Parts: sequence; C-alpha cells; structure tokens
Amino acid sequence: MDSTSTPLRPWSRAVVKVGSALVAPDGVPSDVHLGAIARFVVESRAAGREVVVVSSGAVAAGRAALGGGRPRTIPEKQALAAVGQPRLMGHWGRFLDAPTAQVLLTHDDLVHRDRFLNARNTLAELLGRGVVPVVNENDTVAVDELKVGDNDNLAAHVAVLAEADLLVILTDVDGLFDADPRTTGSARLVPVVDRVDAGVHAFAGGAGTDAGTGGMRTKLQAAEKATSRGIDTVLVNGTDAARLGALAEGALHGTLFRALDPPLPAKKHWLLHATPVAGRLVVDAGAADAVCRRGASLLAPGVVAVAGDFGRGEPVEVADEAGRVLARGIVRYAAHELVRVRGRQSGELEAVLGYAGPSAVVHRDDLALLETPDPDG
Ligand SMILES: Nc1ncnc2c1ncn2[C@@H]1O[C@H](COP(=O)(O)OP(=O)(O)O)[C@@H](O)[C@H]1O
Ligand SMILES: N[C@@H](CCC(=O)OP(=O)(O)O)C(=O)O
Repeated sequence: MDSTSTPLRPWSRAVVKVGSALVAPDGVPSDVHLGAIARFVVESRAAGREVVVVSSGAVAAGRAALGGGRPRTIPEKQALAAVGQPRLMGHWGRFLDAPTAQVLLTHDDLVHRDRFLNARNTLAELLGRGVVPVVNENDTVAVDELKVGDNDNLAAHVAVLAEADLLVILTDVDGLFDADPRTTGSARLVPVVDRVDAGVHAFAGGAGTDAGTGGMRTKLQAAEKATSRGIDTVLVNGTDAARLGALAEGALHGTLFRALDPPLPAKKHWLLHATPVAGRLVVDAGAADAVCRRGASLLAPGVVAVAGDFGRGEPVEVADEAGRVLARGIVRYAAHELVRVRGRQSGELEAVLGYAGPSAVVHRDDLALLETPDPDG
C-alpha cells in the first residue's frame, strides 16, 4: 500500500457500495473480498457508526446458480436477479455480525416524495434497531425506463435518502486515475477531487469486468450526486484488506471527492439529480441571461418554444436556442397553455388565457441552474 493517505472527516452514517467486481470477481460470486469488507462494516459499527450496504451481484449469483452466459434479454436478466438476490443476501448474512435486511428499490421509489419518505422511514427504523440494510436495485420488476440502471448512482441516491455523511464506493482499482489504468500505463491516481466537473468526468472509462456496469463513468456521476448534497464520497480498492483497515481508522488510501459546501438545497438537488423531466422550454438569449446570470424567474416573453406534454407543477428543462440545457425547474403552466402565451408580454397573459395566472412561468425558487449562457451564443 502506498504511504500517502488523506484524513477522512469524522462520520456517523455511511453508505458502502460494493460492486460486482468485488462480489463476483470473474463473474462468479466469491467470498474472497467479502471478509475484509465485512470487517470494515463491523469495526465501523463497533465504533458507534451506522452503515447501509449497497451490494451488486444478484445477476452474477443467479448466473452462477443456473449456468449459461451473460444474460442478453431483460427477462433473462430479471430471472437471474430473482434467483441470485437471496443468494447474495445469504453471503452478506454470513459475513456481517448483525441482522441484515433486504431493501430493493427502483427509481420510482427515489423520485416520488411519498415513496421516498416511506423508504427513508424504513431505513431509519432499521438503523435504529441495529440492522444492516443491504440494498440493491429491484432488478426483477424494474424495466429500463424505471431503473436507476447502475448501483453507483443507486448508492448515491441511497446516501441522500439515508441522510448519510459518507459514501464509500468500493471497487477493484485504487481510486480515480487521470485516465483508464487498463489502457493507459502512465495513468496517475487523483487523491482529492474538489469538484466533479467536466474535466474530471473526462477521466472515466468503461467497466473493468464482465459483471461490472458503467465503470468509472457511473462512479463519477455518483460522486457528483452525493457531494453536491454535502456528502463526502470516497473511492477505495475493496480488494485490499490493508486499505479497508486504514479506512476504518479514518485514513483514506484512494480518492476523496469533497462534499460541496454549502450543499445544494434538497429541492434543487432533486431537480438536477433525481427526477426525470417532462418537457423542455427553449428560451431566447435575454431570458437565458436573466435566469442564469441575474437569478431571475423565467417569464413568458422569453419562451420561444415548448416541447413535451407536461402539466402544471411538473419538472422541465430550460434550454437556449443552440440546444444547451441551462437549468431545470418546476413549470407553473401546462404545455398547452404555454404554447399560447410564449413570447407574450406578462400583461397579455390574462387576455390570451381567459384567466389570471402567475407572472413567472418558472419561478426562480423552483429553478436549478446547470450552466451559464454562452456570451457569444
Ligand atoms: N479513470 C479511471 N480510473 C480508475 N478506473 C477506471 C478509470 N476509467 C475506467 N476505469 C475502470 O473502472 C473499473 C471499475 O468499474 P466496474 O468494473 O464497473 O466496477 P464495479 O463492479 O466495482 O462497479 C476499473 O476496474 C477500471 O478498469
Ligand atoms: N443490480 C445488479 C448490479 C448492477 C451494477 O450496477 O453492478 P456494478 O457496476 O458492479 O455495481 C446486480 O445485482 O446484479
């Protein structure tokens, strides 16, 4: 193990994501890494901290049980996950010195407020009772459009849901490198990332093993999601027992993605990182400038085009005329109303619609910015 380490801030609740590369190296579930990972969980709990595990490996475990190659169709994958999930729980049950609980989530559970709150209450109850929740995507019922799709992003959602102060992503590399270490021999480890921006995303390559999903790309998406909500995120080699031991002592040998300070408020985080959008508003340069640079609400005169069939109160994206998405926000008019009032002065809205509506199409309190407009655009 290298001698450089980064101190971890004290934490009290962590989500620990364990990828297929660790649960099923070579595509076959194996105990080889789980002992040391479980020890990290057990030691952390003994020190009075709480841990939620997000574990991949259901599909690999199902495949090992039934035989055959990598699943191609969705029903094949779903069937293998159904066979593999209880086996996966069996693995964790043997290693964690605590009662475990299976928690299977889909994207819908994270996006809809009532379901989000239900899941949050359940996790809190489990943790309060000294249980280790073991979370996975509900692969058996989730069709593609309802899926988070990969467990790195799922783990970031769970970290927000569980109000964790640390997200630990364990995988089979030493951390984030400035290029994919499989293809670039000279790639160097990046010990600390202050902000997950486009330059950092450019480091990512695909999955390292047949069983892995998304590789570094989805780990960086997860780090961006979690850090923007104020959750420190670390990427650590879970095949290395010494690194796991050091981590339990508060010394990180890997990559630290620092939490954003101050974090994004919950509503803005939800708009940017959790909910899908129901449509798009295209705005002119003046409106783009007002929204992005002056923190103004979006008004009808600046809207040049409307796409999608959304109702009032739904999330939409706001784009400039070049197609760059600038922001996401909650719209106060339905699409069929906006088609009629776009480009109109605010004073004309009542005459056009036949009733008095709000002056803001998207109020600034309901806007989360992604970009500042191109000054030449
Ligand atoms: N810039 C990078 N830094 C580190 N690893 C990278 C990078 N780009 C791609 N990878 C690959 O990502 C792999 C880990 O992702 P993945 O195989 O999906 O693992 P897991 O199953 O743990 O999610 C590593 O084995 C590595 O080969
Ligand atoms: N839910 C799937 C895992 C999907 C996944 O994201 O895998 P990985 O990239 O290894 O974390 C399973 O249990 O097989």
